[in-house]
Amino acid sequence: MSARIVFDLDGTLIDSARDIQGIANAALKSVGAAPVTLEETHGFIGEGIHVFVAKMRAARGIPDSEQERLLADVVSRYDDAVTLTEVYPGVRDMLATLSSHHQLGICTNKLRSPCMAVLAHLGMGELFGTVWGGDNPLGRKPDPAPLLAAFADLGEGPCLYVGDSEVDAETAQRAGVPFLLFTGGYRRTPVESIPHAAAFDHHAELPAIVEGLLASA
Ligand SMILES: O=C(O)COP(=O)(O)O
Ligand SMILES: [Mg+2]
Repeated sequence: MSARIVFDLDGTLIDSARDIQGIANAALKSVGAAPVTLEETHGFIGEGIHVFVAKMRAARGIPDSEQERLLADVVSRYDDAVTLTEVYPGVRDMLATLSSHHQLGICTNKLRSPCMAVLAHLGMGELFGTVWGGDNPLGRKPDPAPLLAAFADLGEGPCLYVGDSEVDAETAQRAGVPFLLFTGGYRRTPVESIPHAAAFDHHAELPAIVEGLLASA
C-alpha cells in the first residue's frame, strides 16, 4: 500500500546543529556575548528560529530589545550554514527505499529558504514531493496545519509523520496521525515520555517499521 510519509528535518534527517551553532555564535559575538555550546544548541532547536534566538538570548542574559536585531543577524547567515551539516547514517538508503513505494514530504520549523538550501547542498532536494517550512502562512508546529497541508499535497494514502522531538510528537497527535520517533536527534526528554507509534535508533530500521505499521493499519 502506498503511503504518505512526512519527515521533520533538523535532528531527524540531518544533524545541522553545528551549522546553527556557528551562526548563533557569530550573532552573539557581534553583541560581545559568550558563545553557546553544542549541547545548548540542541536544546534550542525545534520550535523555529525566533524561539531559538529567544532561548539563546535568555541563556546569555541578553534583553528582549535585542531579539529582532539578533534574529536578523542569524537569518542573514542561515542559507549559507550548510557546510558542517551531516545526513544521519542510513538516511540516504532509507529515503531511496521508501520513495520507491511511497510519497515523501518535509514539515519542519526551519525557515523554508535555509531548508531548501541545505537540501540542495546535500543533493536531497528532489526526493520530496512537498516541503513546508516554519515561515509558511498556515502556522508553525505544534500547530498541525502545515503537517496536514503537507499530507494533502501528497495525495492519497495512509499518513505517517517522522520526527525527533516533543514538538513533532504533539504535532502528529493534533493532526491525528501515527508518529515515528528517531531517538538520536535533539529531543529533551526520555523516549518513554514522548508519545509514539514506533521509535528507532537507526534509519535503516525505518522501512520495516513503516511496512509493519501499514500492514497492521
Ligand atoms: O527549530 C527549527 O528551526 C527547525 O527544527 P525542525 O526541523 O526540527 O522542525
Ligand atoms: Mg527536529
